[in-house]
Amino acid sequence: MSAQPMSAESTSTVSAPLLTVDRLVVDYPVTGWRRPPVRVLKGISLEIGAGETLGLVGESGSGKTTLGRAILGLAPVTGGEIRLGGRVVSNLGRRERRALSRDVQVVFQDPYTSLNPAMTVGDILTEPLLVTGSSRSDAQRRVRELLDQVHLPADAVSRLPREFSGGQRQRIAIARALTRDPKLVVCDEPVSALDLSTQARVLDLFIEIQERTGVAYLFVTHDLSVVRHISHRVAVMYRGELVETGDAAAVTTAPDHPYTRRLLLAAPVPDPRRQAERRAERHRFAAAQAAG
Ligand SMILES: Nc1ncnc2c1ncn2[C@@H]1O[C@H](COP(=O)(O)OP(=O)(O)OP(=O)(O)O)[C@@H](O)[C@H]1O
Repeated sequence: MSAQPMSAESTSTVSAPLLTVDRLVVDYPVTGWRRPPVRVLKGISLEIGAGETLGLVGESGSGKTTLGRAILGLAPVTGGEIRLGGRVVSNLGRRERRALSRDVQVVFQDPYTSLNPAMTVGDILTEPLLVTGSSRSDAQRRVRELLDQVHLPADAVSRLPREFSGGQRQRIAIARALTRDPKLVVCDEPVSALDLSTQARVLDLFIEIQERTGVAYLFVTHDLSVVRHISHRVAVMYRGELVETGDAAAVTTAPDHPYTRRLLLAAPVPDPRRQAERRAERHRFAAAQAAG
């Protein structure tokens, strides 16, 4: 796996942010008579620069997917706002949200369910272009370009998703997200359904595409080694709040917040010697926590 260039951190923070999430609150209604809504995001603020990858980690249920959905306009925003290139994009109407989809796209976790099994890869990739007014020949040209970018053969256009492996399907999903040159792609656990060597190749593809196109990623994952590899900066969520944000290398090796340290100590390590060290670190950490 190639390492993410550190220079992007400085460029992204100097330029105006592409995405600003400002004190974002999301409440979900709870079924049942007179039950109050549940607050899932409790005032989240973060920024993503053009061409930057912000890794978003946190335990299950901490609100990572909800934050991604809110940015895509798919979760109800109760308070605060989301701005893209300075324009408020939270709580848009349906038509404006469709326009937003040009700039913000998504790649989901499961490449087996996120592609329409009845459509050929060619149709999956041309559809977003045709519905937004491209001519068929322009759309076909763009699809050839996209397949080349994600390293799939040109004859993939006439095949169905089931004829591809998990990694190849995720390449198709990435190509679909890129059809209209988005500024930001929300990547929701996009490699966690893949085996380790396929994960590495797909992560490298994300990086390669970013270097070529300047797209920014919000990269949601529970895997700290993935986040360390792909991100310029990392934000850590805990129970609906951001508890730590910083440079990827710093947060994933010397975190400030006790929750991030716990997350780091809970991450699996393949080396048995390192496992023993990690166990000892966990005991020391627990003892220090107990001592206050
Ligand atoms: N549509 C919904 N209606 C009600 N509650 C929801 C809805 N979607 C998510 N939640 C709740 O919001 C909280 C955060 O969920 P979310 O999926 O954002 O967490 P997550 O950090 O992405 O978890 P995971 O890593 O398991 O995917 C959870 O308690 C979940 O049950």
